[in-house]
Amino acid sequence: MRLSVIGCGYLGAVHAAAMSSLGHSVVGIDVDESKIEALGRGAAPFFEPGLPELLSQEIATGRLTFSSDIAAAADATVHFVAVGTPQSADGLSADLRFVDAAIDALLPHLTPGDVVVGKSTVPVGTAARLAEKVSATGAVLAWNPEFLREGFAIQDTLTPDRLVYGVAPGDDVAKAALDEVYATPLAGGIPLIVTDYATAELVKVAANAFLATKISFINAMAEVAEVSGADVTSLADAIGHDARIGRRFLNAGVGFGGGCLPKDIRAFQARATELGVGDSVRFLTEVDKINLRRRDRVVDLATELLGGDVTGKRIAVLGLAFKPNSDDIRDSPALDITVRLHEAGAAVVATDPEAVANARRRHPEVGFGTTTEALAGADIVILLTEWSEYRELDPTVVAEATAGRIVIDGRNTLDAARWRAAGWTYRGLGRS
Ligand SMILES: NC(=O)C1=CN([C@@H]2O[C@H](COP(=O)(O)OP(=O)(O)OC[C@H]3O[C@@H](n4cnc5c(N)ncnc54)[C@H](O)[C@@H]3O)[C@@H](O)[C@H]2O)C=CC1
Ligand SMILES: O=C(O)[C@H]1O[C@H](OP(=O)(O)OP(=O)(O)OC[C@H]2O[C@@H](n3ccc(=O)[nH]c3=O)[C@H](O)[C@@H]2O)[C@H](O)[C@@H](O)[C@@H]1O
Repeated sequence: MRLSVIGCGYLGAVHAAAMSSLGHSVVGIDVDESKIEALGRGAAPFFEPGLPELLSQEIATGRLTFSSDIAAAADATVHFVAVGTPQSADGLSADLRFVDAAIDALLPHLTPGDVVVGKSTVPVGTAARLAEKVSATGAVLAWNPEFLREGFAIQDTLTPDRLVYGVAPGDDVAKAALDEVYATPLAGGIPLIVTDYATAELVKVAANAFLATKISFINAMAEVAEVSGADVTSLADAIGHDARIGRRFLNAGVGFGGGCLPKDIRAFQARATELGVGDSVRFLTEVDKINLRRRDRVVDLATELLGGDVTGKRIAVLGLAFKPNSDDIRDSPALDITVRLHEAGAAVVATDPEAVANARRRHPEVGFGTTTEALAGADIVILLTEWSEYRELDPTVVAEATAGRIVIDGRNTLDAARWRAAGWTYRGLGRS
């Protein structure tokens, strides 16, 4: 099939390459010419394991091309819209300007029978509104939300836990087209849910809201554990053995960040409020607050462990990305804490295997360096992103580089007993 993917940011670039690897002919389109130039020569504009290799492989087959001209979509029959839906200036609602602009630009290039497939995460009701514009051209609209995780994006796209199609009542054109697009994963037994627009839109935000709630639940337990001498990690293991609860997404620490969970729970509340059911998701305000309080906790703990004042203290920060295997610093708890420690007067040197360049662009005022530079002479070490290389650090070797022997494990990922045995004051979050 001939596909276009409009918006080649994180989601779109991965989707374009993955769809090409399924044998489709794909043109990726973006208004950002530098992104298109990079993608066109097989360079991913962000860090995602396996993506440069997949891009190069697919470009070499001739199936995958990139363009900054929306007219390149004209040859395709299925058009995925994967542009950003960032948080608006109000700090809550989703900004749909890019979705509207992409659809408006695409309309003149649609022909009857084409299928436009929304992949961006949007407030419920958006698809029904856009369907009117699209159907005026004789094309049809479907909504096919995406559940991929950064760091596992290719595997999640090719073998998702489930596929969801939101289609117009009685429309089997879009379903048939999507069945053909996803023929390979469907043949592999991936569950498929075909539903209406509103349900498809809500499935996506409900899934992210649930994941965010799970993380904030365990972080709330961490707060209680901290004042009662309990250990949240053992607690998570114990409740996680109950299959109804499950251990995944129960890692307490500095909380969730990234380009999606935080903005999606806020946009969900904004939309629910517009629909008159704000109270139904009011708990998400608390989920957000618990999450942000974890960042305060690290700043407070560092201050306490450094004798009540961080001014002039050398702080080694390990990790800047919002999670490992990513260079994404969007709403990163690690970067937020780093900046706050810097603003409080600490001499911070922060490091990350992949995210230093992005962090430095955003906050040139903060000190960044290699792991060796970060650790040299540090009074305290604060781990904020659980990259495996940090987990594997030898506390005895680290102690030779640092001035102090205090470590805050913001992700509860280090072997506490090993660090303590090497003479360190070890503090996790929610652990005594
Ligand atoms: N990043 C992720 O892991 C996931 C993201 N999503 C959703 O997918 C959507 C996109 O997210 P990201 O890829 O992270 O955003 P992003 O910000 O990385 O990429 C968006 C891209 O859209 C382009 N764009 C904006 N207006 C355009 C237009 N009129 N025509 C063509 N291109 C245009 C931008 O230049 C940018 O490259 C969001 O709604 C997000 O919530 C959903 C699941 C996973
Ligand atoms: O809509 C999206 O964009 C995506 O958002 C998340 O994916 P992602 O943001 O890539 O990252 P996650 O693995 O979900 O982690 C999110 C944040 O939660 C934190 N987290 C995760 C798990 C946990 O137990 N504890 C915890 O603090 C991570 O460190 C990270 O900051 C969802 O997991 C995806 O299903 C979804 O498609």
